[in-house]
Amino acid sequence: MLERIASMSPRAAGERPAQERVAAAPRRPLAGEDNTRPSERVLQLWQTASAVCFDVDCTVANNDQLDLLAEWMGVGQQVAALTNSAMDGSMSLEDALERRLEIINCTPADIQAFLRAHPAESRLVPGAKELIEQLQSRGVAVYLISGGFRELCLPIARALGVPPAHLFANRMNWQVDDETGMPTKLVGFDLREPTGHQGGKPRAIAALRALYPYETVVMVGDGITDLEAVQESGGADMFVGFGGIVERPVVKASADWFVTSLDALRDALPRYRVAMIGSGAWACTAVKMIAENLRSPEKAAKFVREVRMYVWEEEVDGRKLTELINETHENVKYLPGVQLGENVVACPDLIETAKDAHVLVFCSPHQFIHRMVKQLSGHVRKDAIAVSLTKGMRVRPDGPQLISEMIRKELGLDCSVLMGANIAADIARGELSEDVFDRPYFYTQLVPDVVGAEMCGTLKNIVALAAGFVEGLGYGPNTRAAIIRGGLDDMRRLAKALYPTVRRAAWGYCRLRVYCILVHFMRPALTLDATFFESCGIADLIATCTGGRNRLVAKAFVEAQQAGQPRSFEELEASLLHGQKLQGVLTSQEVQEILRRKGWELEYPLFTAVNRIICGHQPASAIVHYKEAAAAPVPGSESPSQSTDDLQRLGAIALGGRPAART
Ligand SMILES: NC(=O)C1=CN([C@@H]2O[C@H](COP(=O)(O)OP(=O)(O)OC[C@H]3O[C@@H](n4cnc5c(N)ncnc54)[C@H](O)[C@@H]3O)[C@@H](O)[C@H]2O)C=CC1
Ligand SMILES: O=C(CO)COP(=O)(O)O
Repeated sequence: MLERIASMSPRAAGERPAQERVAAAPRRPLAGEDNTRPSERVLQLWQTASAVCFDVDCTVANNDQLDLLAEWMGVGQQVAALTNSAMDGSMSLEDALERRLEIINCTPADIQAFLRAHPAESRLVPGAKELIEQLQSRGVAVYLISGGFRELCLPIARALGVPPAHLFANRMNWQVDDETGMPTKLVGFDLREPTGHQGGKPRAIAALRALYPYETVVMVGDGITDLEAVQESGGADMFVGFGGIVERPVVKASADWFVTSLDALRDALPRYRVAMIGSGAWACTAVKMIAENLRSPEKAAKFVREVRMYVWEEEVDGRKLTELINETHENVKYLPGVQLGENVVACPDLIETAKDAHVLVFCSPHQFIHRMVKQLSGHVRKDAIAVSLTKGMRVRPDGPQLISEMIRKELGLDCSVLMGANIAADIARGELSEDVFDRPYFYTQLVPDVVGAEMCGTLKNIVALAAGFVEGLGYGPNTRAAIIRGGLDDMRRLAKALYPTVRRAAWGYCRLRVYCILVHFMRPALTLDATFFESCGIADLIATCTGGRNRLVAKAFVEAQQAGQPRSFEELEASLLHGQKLQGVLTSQEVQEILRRKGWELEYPLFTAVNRIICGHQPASAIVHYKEAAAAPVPGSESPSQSTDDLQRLGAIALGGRPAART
């Protein structure tokens, strides 16, 4: 990019059609008006800037580097006078640069020695590095635009974490020794760079805007050439004058906002709010991790400390659950004995919880999500992002809908999912797990296959029921392993059959972070099978089949039958899970409906056999011969298919005895 701009003559650069401004500029301050406090409009532009351009000398570097070089060369006083003339506008930039270089008259070796003697880190303005880091971490593009020299600015850019391609500055011209081919003598500077001329900074910004669709560009600087950035068409939308090193009256009077500390700019950056939609065992575990993160000093500048959590209100020991959580910082019903953190605020109002949040984390049992999402429609920030931790799907007449798809469609939000081997209670106690939110006991890894990961999280709940049946029947590890393998095979094939886009995604599996499983729809760069070998695949399957609630309840279901005292899933859910929700039975019902409609029941024998058992058409012992069980005719039906009545009955069980109406 820099090369493209550098190769344009100043005139040509100026002639490029400037991108039409999208952001309306703030009203320029009137004479005598206090511009040291940002107006609402100024603050809004600052908080939504897509690119911020900083001057270098006396803005992010605590001196004028050419002056410092001149001092090093013993000609400081003469050069400083010329610098001030250029900054105040009493001498043209080109002339001032030309004359200063003539006086300095250094060699490449002088520059090397100067840079060694004045390391860039020691020349940064306090707060510059932190401000730039914060901007970059929010996705704001940061540029340095200097009327000084690239040779001197590059080390500053490096120290600030600004890539060389984001630095606009002048280049020195060197006379080259004919014998050695090495530069020897300074002979002026390259006039093709826009920054070497009056009006160069707005021209550089206009060139950037022609390349990138930046909506709002802010210029920050101490000098008159920085102020010019908002005075020419195609330049910046707003100018922040910086007087922390040198205060120039003209600049101070005309700036949209005048600051004497870069920390003031950092403090005014937006801080993101996180909200948790859900308050069960996993939701509370996740909110505990999020709250720990938001209390840490590194996150303080970027996030609001408080995390609101939507709680489905109910009474516990005669008290409202939200009141209990806000008093004790513990969810005594769903995650007893675990402190969530004083910055978690339980809220019984769904819309109130979500309305200001920039990050919405969905973690309710899947049967409640659609109603909640419908209720939230039109009440969430348009620029919010969503992360779904919910495992499950919804079945509509036209096919399945994953929770992430539902959130994307109904709320118009970008939605990632977080799936993995996460038994809530283990993680809440701080045990190691291959998953989320950056805690020392919780590792996450990015996988660019949202659908594959979400299908894993959904379908493994059915396999966990099979594992529970086998355990209840008293079979050992060999049989359990065989069932898990058969289940994995059904999971993998069904995910591919339902989502061909996932199947097409191939080649070049990329690990974006060493620890992550936070899955994002970035680009189809992952084979589906690779997803099944991640934590969201095989690891979650093993964790659920050995330590999960589905397995626990299914085991108890078989044991009760064998003891001659059969109990329904509904009874067992209530007595064993104390309000927590079993997801596998409803998921089996939903998946079976899809298989039945598509005529695929025999192709997914483990899923079908599990469904036959929970509907009472096959004994639990049939699970070890699941292929035969899937093929056996269903009593009262001509085909081996499940009847709709069965499915509705199961839905009623999974929804806690109410009719299986799906919202
Ligand atoms: N518990 C675990 O170890 C893990 C759970 N998950 C998934 O996370 C999701 C949420 O599970 P948990 O947090 O464990 O919940 P949970 O099963 O522990 O708790 C049930 C939750 O549903 C709420 N609720 C009850 N009736 C409701 C209604 N009518 N409307 C709205 N909410 C209602 C309860 O207040 C409670 O917060 C599920 O999809 C689950 O599969 C994922 C990983 C681990
Ligand atoms: O999803 C889970 C583990 O990752 C929890 O599974 P259960 O709902 O079977 O407990």
